[in-house]
Amino acid sequence: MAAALQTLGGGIGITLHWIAFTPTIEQQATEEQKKKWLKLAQDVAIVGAYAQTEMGHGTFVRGLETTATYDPSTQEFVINSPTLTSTKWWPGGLGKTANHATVMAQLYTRGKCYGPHNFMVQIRSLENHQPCPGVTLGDIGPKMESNGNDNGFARFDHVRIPRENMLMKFARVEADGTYVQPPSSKLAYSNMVYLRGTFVMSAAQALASATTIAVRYSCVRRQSEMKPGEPEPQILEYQTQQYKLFPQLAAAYAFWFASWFMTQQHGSITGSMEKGDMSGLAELHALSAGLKSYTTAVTARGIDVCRMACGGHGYSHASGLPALFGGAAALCTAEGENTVMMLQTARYLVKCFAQSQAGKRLTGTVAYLSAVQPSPVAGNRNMSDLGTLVAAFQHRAARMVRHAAMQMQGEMQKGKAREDAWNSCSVLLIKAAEAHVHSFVVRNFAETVQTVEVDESVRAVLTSLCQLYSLYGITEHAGDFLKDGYLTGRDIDAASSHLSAMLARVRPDAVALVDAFDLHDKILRSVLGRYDGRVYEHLYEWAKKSPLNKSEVHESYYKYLQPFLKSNRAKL
Ligand SMILES: CCCCC/C=C\C/C=C\C/C=C\C/C=C\C/C=C/C(=O)SCCNC(=O)CCNC(=O)[C@H](O)C(C)(C)COP(=O)(O)OP(=O)(O)OC[C@H]1O[C@@H](n2cnc3c(N)ncnc32)[C@H](O)[C@@H]1OP(=O)(O)O
Ligand SMILES: Cc1cc2nc3c(=O)[nH]c(=O)nc-3n(C[C@H](O)[C@H](O)[C@H](O)COP(=O)(O)OP(=O)(O)OC[C@H]3O[C@@H](n4cnc5c(N)ncnc54)[C@H](O)[C@@H]3O)c2cc1C
Repeated sequence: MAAALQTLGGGIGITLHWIAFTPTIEQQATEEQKKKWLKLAQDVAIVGAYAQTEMGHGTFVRGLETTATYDPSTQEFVINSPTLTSTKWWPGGLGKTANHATVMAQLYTRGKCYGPHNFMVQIRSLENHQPCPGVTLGDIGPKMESNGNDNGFARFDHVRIPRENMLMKFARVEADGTYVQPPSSKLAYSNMVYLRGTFVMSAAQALASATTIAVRYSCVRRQSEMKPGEPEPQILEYQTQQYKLFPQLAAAYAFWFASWFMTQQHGSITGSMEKGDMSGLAELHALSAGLKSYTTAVTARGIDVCRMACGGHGYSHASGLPALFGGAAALCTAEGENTVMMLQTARYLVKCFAQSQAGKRLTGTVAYLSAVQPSPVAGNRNMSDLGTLVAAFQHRAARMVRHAAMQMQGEMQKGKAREDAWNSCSVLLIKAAEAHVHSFVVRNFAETVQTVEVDESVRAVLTSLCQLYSLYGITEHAGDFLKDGYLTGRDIDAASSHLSAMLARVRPDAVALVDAFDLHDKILRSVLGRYDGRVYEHLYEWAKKSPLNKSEVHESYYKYLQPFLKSNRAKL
């Protein structure tokens, strides 16, 4: 993934060719269509963009305005941008790099609209890279980060494409214009589910990068006096520095393991779907949407914690942390804005809760919802036992899902329409969904450290990291656990003191734990996080290369400062 994020140089980028365009062909094209386009894409004989989002719509896919109208007389689709807001806007590579795009458009045939479907459209000449007739292209301008990627815009003025350019693995339009229904209308969204799943690994890698940089730098940086007269300590000796960095380090491992589960689930469920069994699709969508939302949000916040923990040098681009933050911030919006994605997970949880209330035994990642007892059993819990910690997170999530669902039922009993009841409970629903995903991440972390094939000494360190991650979550969200008495104040105090012990326990292994991510300096692109630790010499070399240092006296002196100084001195 990191390699795919490397751009080919300023101003162009083929990230989306690899992570969105090519997978869309793999997942949505027929075997015939794959023969025509897949190898071209895999060999980069064509370069593609995934053109779905428009200036006026990103989240609400059913609201997209681009149209694909079937003309049976020529057996072609006519792709058109009817309004300014229908302009495709944001797709990576669309501005200057791609010569093809999968375009998501409202399909019309025989005067009826069948909703959003994907169409293969050539947008630039393969001879001279000029836009094809009827296609207007451009870059959307500078962004917060990743300005090496030409996120672009595209407008289509009645561009004609052959019928065979509709990606027809699931839905089809026959030559006479007959529409053939897919097994599920949401299969057109399958590429988004796949990409959200890969974002979990992107988040893990980003947080692994940030913690590698910050932990290594915190061993190089010495500052202040812990005891009068003693040498300045490594800043990683301060408990506050450990409290900032080690929960992020633990989260990086937790998300890395969660991405393993996500990849395995995606493979197995899509494998079943290939055989016509769609039963896993809803769980896959809910899990990928929730994990994407949760891991990218925690990662973006965590990278900024790492940046701040590195002081002024963390704020310099020499650290690599501002760029990482900008990239991770993009992951919170791209591929489904986080709030909307977490609401999709909440929608699934409410549905599962109702099924459980009706006596259905739940399975998969929501099985705990029917197994967890509503009545809290207060008492002195062993807050260092992973089973106890997992059970606490599951109880919290089950309680919050139940509370949100019952609130919604109450609103509807007062006469509110379901949609209004949903909206008036959506903050509760989001928090419940976040608690659900958090409990999944904790459970998966615990199960992984207990089963992964490693040396027992490594298992001991990973177990401490899992305890640290869980205890940090409990102390940060203590109110959720105290609310129904499931945990007592004494339990929370025990969790806090055990967390402090875990910080000290992880300290000796901190550098080994980040080295284990095996992120080469060329990937980290950070003077502070260099493997050899030679920060200061390279910081000086890095600064000297700043464009401002090309001349001793910058031209701006002669243009602005000199006359300004002169006129001020003349007034003295
Ligand atoms: C290594 C370090 C990396 C660090 C980062 C460094 C650099 C990166 C920097 C820059 C790069 C950043 C990003 C680049 C990567 C990717 C580029 C981004 C690409 C894109 O953004 S592509 C466009 C993405 N757009 C979206 O995701 C749109 C989101 N909206 C939707 O998916 C849908 O509109 C919706 C929100 C799900 C609603 O759909 P709708 O049809 O209205 O359905 P509902 O009415 O809400 O529900 C009906 C029903 O359907 C079920 N459902 C919905 N979606 C799915 C699905 N996908 N699969 C299965 N089922 C689905 C839903 O659950 C409901 O079911 P019910 O049973 O409850 O009825
Ligand atoms: C770096 C980057 C790369 C991208 N690459 C691509 C790409 O390659 N291809 C592509 O097609 N798109 C791409 N996108 C676009 C991306 O998919 C959209 O930005 C994203 O889907 C969000 O849609 P939007 O921007 O229209 O925001 P909106 O949907 O307008 O959301 C704005 C706000 O409204 C809130 N909101 C919207 N709907 C609801 C709701 N139902 N309930 C509660 N709150 C709601 C959201 O939570 C959000 O806070 C990219 C975006 C970025 C930032």
